[in-house]
Amino acid sequence: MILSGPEILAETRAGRIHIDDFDPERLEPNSYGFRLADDILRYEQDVIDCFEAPTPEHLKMGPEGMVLEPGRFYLGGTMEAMGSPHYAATLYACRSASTLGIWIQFSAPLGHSGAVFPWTLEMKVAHPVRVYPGMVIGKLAFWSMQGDPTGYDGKYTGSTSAVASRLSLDVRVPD
Ligand SMILES: O=c1ccn([C@H]2C[C@H](O)[C@@H](COP(=O)(O)OP(=O)(O)OP(=O)(O)O)O2)c(=O)[nH]1
Repeated sequence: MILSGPEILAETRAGRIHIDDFDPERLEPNSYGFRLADDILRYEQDVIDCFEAPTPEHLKMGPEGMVLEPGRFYLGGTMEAMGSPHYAATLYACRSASTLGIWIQFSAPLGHSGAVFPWTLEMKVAHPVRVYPGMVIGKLAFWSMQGDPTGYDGKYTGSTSAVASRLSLDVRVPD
């Protein structure tokens, strides 16, 4: 079941959900509204090889923000470290950002129980859009699980900001 806003508040206060920093003002009926961090990553290679570590360009937004261009793919980050050992989580855009033509998530919305860190956003825009650090851009929902939780221990454990793909760390399937 999805947690209500009051339940997210109660579980955060009980230390069972981690949202840092946490502002009760950003609680929503079934989610918590997170903000865009100031770091943006952009792949510069003409061709990305899944089995080679990508070398993204790291951009830092100032208070004036940054214009995202259509036809480019960006990685953004959440200002907040978020997650829970006791709940799974799913990430969504805010309708208000989405209806401006800003997409922050395409195909990897699931957060495992035990994954607690700033989330990486898969960002594209429909037309040039200026985004700003600190703007509320998406929401995280928390879900109770059936069965015992197992802690996440994957390639992104310990992330402190937006992280480029680490697919190249996976064992390559033999020919
Ligand atoms: O859009 C997303 C989706 C998930 N996550 C976080 C939460 C999730 O628990 C973690 C790992 O995601 P996933 O398990 O999908 O990564 P993977 O590529 O399968 O790598 P690994 O098996 O090492 O986890 O990254 C994000 O930061 N952004």
